[in-house]
Amino acid sequence: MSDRQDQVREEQAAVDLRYARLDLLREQTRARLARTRRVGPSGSPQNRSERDAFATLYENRLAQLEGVEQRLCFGRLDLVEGTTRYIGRIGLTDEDHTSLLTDWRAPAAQAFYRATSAHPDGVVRRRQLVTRGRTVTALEDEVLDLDAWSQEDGRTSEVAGTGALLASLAGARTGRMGDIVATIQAEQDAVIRGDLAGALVVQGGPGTGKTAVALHRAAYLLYAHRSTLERSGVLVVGPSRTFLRYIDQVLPSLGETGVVTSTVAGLHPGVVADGTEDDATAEVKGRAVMARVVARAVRLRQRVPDHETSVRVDGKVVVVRPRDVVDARAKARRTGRPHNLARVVFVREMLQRLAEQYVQQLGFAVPPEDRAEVLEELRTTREIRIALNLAWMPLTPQRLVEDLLTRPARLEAAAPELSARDRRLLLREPGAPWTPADVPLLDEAAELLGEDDQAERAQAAADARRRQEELDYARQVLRSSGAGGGLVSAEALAERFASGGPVLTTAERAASDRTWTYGHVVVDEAQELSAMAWRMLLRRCPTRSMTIVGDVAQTTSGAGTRSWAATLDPVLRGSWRLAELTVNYRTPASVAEAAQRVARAHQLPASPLTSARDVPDALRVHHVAEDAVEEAVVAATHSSLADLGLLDGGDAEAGRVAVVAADDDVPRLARALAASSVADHLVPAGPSVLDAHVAVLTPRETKGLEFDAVVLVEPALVGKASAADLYVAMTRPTRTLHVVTSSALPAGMEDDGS
Ligand SMILES: Nc1ncnc2c1ncn2[C@@H]1O[C@H](COP(=O)(O)OP(=O)(O)OP(=O)(O)O)[C@@H](O)[C@H]1O
Repeated sequence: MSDRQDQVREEQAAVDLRYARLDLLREQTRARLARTRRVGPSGSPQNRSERDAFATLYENRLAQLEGVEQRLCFGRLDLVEGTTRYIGRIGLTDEDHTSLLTDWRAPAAQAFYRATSAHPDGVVRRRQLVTRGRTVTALEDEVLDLDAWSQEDGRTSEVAGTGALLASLAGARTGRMGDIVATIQAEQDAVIRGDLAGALVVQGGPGTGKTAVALHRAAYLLYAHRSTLERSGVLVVGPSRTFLRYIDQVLPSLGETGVVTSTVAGLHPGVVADGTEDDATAEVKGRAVMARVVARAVRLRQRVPDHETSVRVDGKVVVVRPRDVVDARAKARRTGRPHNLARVVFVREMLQRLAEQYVQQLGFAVPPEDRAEVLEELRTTREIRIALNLAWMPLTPQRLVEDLLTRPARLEAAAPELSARDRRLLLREPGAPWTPADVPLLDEAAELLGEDDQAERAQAAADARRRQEELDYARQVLRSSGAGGGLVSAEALAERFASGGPVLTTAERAASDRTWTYGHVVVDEAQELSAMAWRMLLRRCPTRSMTIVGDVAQTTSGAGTRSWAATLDPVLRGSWRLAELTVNYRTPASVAEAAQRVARAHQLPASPLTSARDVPDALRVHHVAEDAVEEAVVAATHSSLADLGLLDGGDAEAGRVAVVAADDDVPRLARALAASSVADHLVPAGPSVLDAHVAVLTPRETKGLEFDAVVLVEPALVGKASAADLYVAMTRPTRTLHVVTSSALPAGMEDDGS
């Protein structure tokens, strides 16, 4: 038997041992969960909530243990001192607490990603274990310290290391992003393990792993700062619901299930923003000046009447005078409280003044205890209520923004700094559905209006007292049960013990609370965010602990950014740091180079990019007559499916093709494909377009996604609408870019003659 086979066998035994431990832990957790559930709905409220808390704890632990099945153990370090260390998705120890597997996020695993021959960091050999299911199929060795290696072991070994990376890059796509935990590269690792504090901006060209890095960083931060982040939660913001589906398996595969993912539009609970609007309108709504416009709209709802209103109450006449409204309004505004809360002060002040008028007409002094009665009488008089409401109306955010955007006079008064054209763009039909760009306006309004939360505040004080008691109790429980396992803190357990109400996880509570502030926020495709969207996000992250990833050359929204400094300096006051990723892992070099040429020709601020690999014949240009475009698109799609081995039988899960065309062409092409030989491949096998082998998409819908092959239709038309759209579309394929064109190619995208 060869030396290599011996080594594979040795590693198989090591991997088997770790899976056996995983199986045992799963079994034990399942048994504990079943025991906890069997207790049934009896006992005191304290007992019940304790049982629910443990059930949640075991459910989370089980989800974690089940999420890490694939490539549980993927690496091994041989260290100078003669010991070995296995690296994997989670940490495992045996019964005696001896380490079996080091969590990839632990400091002891860092050398696996960072050590180089120049800086071996105590590592003699780094080994990648390539596995399929639970079977070790190959080993990839990198000897980092040749001196130490030859002294210690005379065996020969293949010095490789990039094989596992290249194999993972070449694999067919499934419509879901995978993790990169086994092959994180050094420049990516530095970003992933960067400090929690402050805002870290990661700029990088297409395919440099920004999304992957951002998600691995979320998992890393949860591991390294669990006690902080477990209670406050981590939020991941992505550009669309399709994108969120695309990434939804990455964090669970890294053993993290409690992260909230959302679009910006989804962050305002209770608002469904499924309306659409053109880019020009969204651009105006996203401008920073809209914060002033909304603030002015609120102030304009605190109005001084232009005449007096006399009201008869019990035979006396009280007068709502403009002068009193001016004084009461000034007093209410001086509190600095939001509109609906300051209104309480306004109303109280006005009622006092009206009571004064009333009492004076009685002709005798009213004792203080009777004065309350007078105030109540006045407060409940309909005409007075109407007069006070007209002066200071309680408002919901929806009402304020709806009024602002449907009434030209109100808009003109609130937005004098906008041009007549911009104001026209903002106007909408009454009752029209909310759009994504409306949501930051609603959120701004909610902030300025506030809610009348007196009852809630009293409840919060009572809750705080009770929580302290529960916290003490939870500490005792953790001490006596040893159940924490690093996954849950006493504080988190206490939260779950809190009686009254279902047992909600941090993620569930955070997602349903507009005013929740997260411990860390990850923003992907951040270049698309408008100034108003940034304000909304920053309200949810007062600590400014953020990971912001994006590419200013891919900005397609009119409200987005072309310069991080221009966008972030005003909102983060200069306190952010920049990291750059420079290696493209997605697109074959020849396609990436064509995309870079196009970007330069269109003056996009494209980052320098080196490609990790090339694929022969990756860029294929098809010049056709205008009336032959559809046929050529079908043929290119057909050939892509054939290349992926999806035509015969065609039931393989993996393999994704996108047909990308200008917005107006998409319906026509979808029809042509539906009537062609590839029709069966257009039908999604699941709830998302990503579940079909072939998807027909606009360039914007492909944002952040990737496909094995892309059929790009009429690039000149795509580029005319937006050069960034063209750049995005060109950089989506992992293998082949078919370009179907009936006119001259856009500048930079030279025909390679094929
Ligand atoms: N270290 C790595 N090992 C294996 N695959 C990697 C690695 N880094 C990135 N990739 C892969 O490269 C592809 C592109 O990554 P990702 O989508 O994160 O890039 P991006 O920078 O966000 O791209 P874009 O800006 O175009 O959206 C993904 O398939 C990802 O899994």
